[in-house]
Amino acid sequence: MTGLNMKSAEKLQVVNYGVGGYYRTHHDFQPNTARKSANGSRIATVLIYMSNVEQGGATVFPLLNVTIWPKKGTAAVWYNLDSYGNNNNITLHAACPVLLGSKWAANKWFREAGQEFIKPCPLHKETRSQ
Ligand SMILES: O=C(O)CCC(=O)C(=O)O
Ligand SMILES: [Fe+2]
Repeated sequence: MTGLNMKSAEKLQVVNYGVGGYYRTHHDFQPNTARKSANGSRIATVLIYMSNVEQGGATVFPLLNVTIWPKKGTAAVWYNLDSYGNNNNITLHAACPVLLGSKWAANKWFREAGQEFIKPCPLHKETRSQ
């Protein structure tokens, strides 16, 4: 799906939110103080929606003005780091409270290790691509 190396990825994390369940705004990348953690920081996130939600439960990116409504069998993919490995702060996101129903989702977090040749760091700023 992403073409990224899965060897360094974290185990799939399944989450369930009941009514009122939410996740405050956050970034998925590691704080700079913890960048030396195993396999580096979380380069990308794949968020798989495993259920529909009757009301509420959207994933929102307030700095991008993007709202994603959970739909069973769909997934959202985004890069938490830019091509240089810097934190991409605009990926700030949150899970809005579930108002009615239940939300099942699964997170796959890809780490930096092993992505060097798949997503190489550009040598010059001019050649930067995302
Ligand atoms: O469930 C969501 O919509 C977002 C979950 C999330 O951001 C996370 O688990 O890191
Ligand atoms: Fe997240």
